[in-house]
Amino acid sequence: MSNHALENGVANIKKEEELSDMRHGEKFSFLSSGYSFEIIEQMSNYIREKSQLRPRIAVICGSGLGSLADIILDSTVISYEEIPHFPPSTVPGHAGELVIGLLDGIPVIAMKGRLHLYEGYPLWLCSMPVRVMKLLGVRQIVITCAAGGLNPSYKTGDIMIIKDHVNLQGLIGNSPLVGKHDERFGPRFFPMNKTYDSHYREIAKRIATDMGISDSVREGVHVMVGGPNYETIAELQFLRLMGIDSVGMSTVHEVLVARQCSMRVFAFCLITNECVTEYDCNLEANHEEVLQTAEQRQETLKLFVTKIVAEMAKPENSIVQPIPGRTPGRTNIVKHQINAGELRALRKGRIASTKPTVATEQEVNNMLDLGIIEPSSG
Ligand SMILES: O=P(O)(O)O[C@H]1O[C@H](CO)[C@@H](O)[C@H]1O
Ligand SMILES: Nc1nc2[nH]cnc2c(=O)[nH]1
Repeated sequence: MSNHALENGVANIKKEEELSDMRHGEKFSFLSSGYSFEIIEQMSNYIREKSQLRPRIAVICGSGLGSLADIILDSTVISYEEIPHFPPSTVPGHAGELVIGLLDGIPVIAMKGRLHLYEGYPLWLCSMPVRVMKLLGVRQIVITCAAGGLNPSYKTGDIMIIKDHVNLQGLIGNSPLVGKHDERFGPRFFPMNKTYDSHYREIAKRIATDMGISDSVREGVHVMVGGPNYETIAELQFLRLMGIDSVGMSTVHEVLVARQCSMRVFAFCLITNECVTEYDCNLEANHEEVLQTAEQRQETLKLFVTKIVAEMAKPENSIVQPIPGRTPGRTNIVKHQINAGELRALRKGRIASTKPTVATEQEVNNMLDLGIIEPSSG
């Protein structure tokens, strides 16, 4: 199947837009506004029917890091191409499969391969799987990528925990979030200063120490460029001046969408190559080296990710706070308190909720995340 799913999805959006009451910004926007909530819901419903598991934790596997998904047991594997509206993955080292199963006993959903801007997909489409996973019940996400090490102290094979990013695309107006806004995906205006969960970063550093790999674990600032070419020396010198430690062609758009819908984010890069910043150096970046480094480090990374997921799954580490910024007055659901017993009952299945709505488990989780309803200890 070529781009059938993509064309189909875009056709659906156009139809919806034609039918909708178009406002000025939507009618004349040259930027796409992405799949509607209903299309994302269709996709998540398709996936939900394939597996009984309801993971709260997702893992996105970067270039050559698909083997992280190979340790998921009792898995259901769904090819991207079979999911309605899901585009195919076209890059070597990205299998293009969703894997739902148990990672050391913990339910997870993994993307074995991601979608990139340089494949010709707009950023909203590249990050669309994050919204699908949100509707599936994911609340915590581990995002991994291959990246060039720009910090001169970094070595090939290092793991860089991302503590912050520079959204180069977004700074010039190319964000997955531009276009028509739907509050059900989260607020339009939201803060980014607590994006890379400090608690998870501390956990990861402790795990690195326990594993005896802390010498090769760094913490730094990541940038996403458009690709697919690697950078010139002048570009890398410019990025270094901006305080960048690692350079890649992904991750940032997924992180944005994950934060918008209140997921807790842990992200790291595998430094697959050292960025060349001197004109008299003969080294040249290439994708084979990227995949080779990923293969060499796969066993360490499998253990690292397994241990992180185990920690993230602990009740004390899985509490999710709604991201601030919900647009006031955009919902007519009255905010009210529900007690712990009601909350447990609501989460068990498709049952009638307390006043004033009737809600499914999924809706309850969304409402909790958005701060529309509140759990109480009573
Ligand atoms: O970010 P991921 O997909 O891990 O891979 C990185 O490595 C590839 C280039 O070698 C690009 O896809 C770049 O983004
Ligand atoms: N942009 C970019 N992406 C990468 N992915 C892996 N290595 C690199 C790199 O050096 N630059």
